[in-house]
Amino acid sequence: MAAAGGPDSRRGTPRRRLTVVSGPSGVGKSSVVGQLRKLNPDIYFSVSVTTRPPRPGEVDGEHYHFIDRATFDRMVAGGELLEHAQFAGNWYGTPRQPVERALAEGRPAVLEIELQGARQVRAAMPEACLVMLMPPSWDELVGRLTARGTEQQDAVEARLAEAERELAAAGEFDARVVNADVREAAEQLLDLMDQDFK
Ligand SMILES: Nc1ncnc2c1ncn2[C@@H]1O[C@H](COP(=O)(O)OP(=O)(O)OP(=O)(O)O)[C@@H](O)[C@H]1O
Ligand SMILES: Nc1nc2c(ncn2[C@@H]2O[C@H](COP(=O)(O)O)[C@@H](O)[C@H]2O)c(=O)[nH]1
Repeated sequence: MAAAGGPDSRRGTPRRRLTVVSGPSGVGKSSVVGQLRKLNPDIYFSVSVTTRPPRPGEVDGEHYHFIDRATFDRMVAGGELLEHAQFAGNWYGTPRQPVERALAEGRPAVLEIELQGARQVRAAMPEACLVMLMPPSWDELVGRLTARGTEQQDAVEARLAEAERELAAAGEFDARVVNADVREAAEQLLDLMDQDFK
């Protein structure tokens, strides 16, 4: 017999839906989404395009599609991006087609994007579930971003300025998850994906 709410609503196989994971830079979005990927390989995880140069260890097509500004502008003009935004000096966007294909196939999909993009998804797809990942404290956020060591000090400061704006918008989200522990935060995300609250 199917679980209450339909055959795809049991734990481990979330409902067909789009989930947006947002939150300040350094809060741990990639870490938590990476854990979510291990917990449920059936979920589609969007690979964004960006004009940001790759960090050491980042793989083109896996962490991002690294593209130049002219290509990015062409994609925007061609309507190829579900949402896009400039963040701390670089451009980012979600390729539309793979997300729409995954949802049409009944696969749940996850986007890991910043606040402006989350707002665009909210406007375009009101049924999407928007989750903000929160740091346990401001000092912990600063510590994580600094200790990651991927940005120069001026870029860290630009990201922290954005972080203040992002945290101030937490009330716009359907749910907030505090990332004190990566595994626990991923479990909470999976629980949210399994709820039918819209
Ligand atoms: N729960 C946690 N406890 C301690 N450290 C964590 C936790 N989650 C993530 N981190 C660490 O914090 C740093 C930032 O994490 P991560 O890169 O996943 O953040 P992010 O939100 O994806 O950042 P960005 O938006 O800049 O890409 C990393 O060094 C990561 O290992
Ligand atoms: N609006 C979008 N934001 C995105 C997208 N892909 C990533 N991001 C967010 O940008 C910042 C910075 O990322 P980083 O990899 O340079 O640290 C972070 O908040 C990401 O979540 C996207 O497609 N659209």
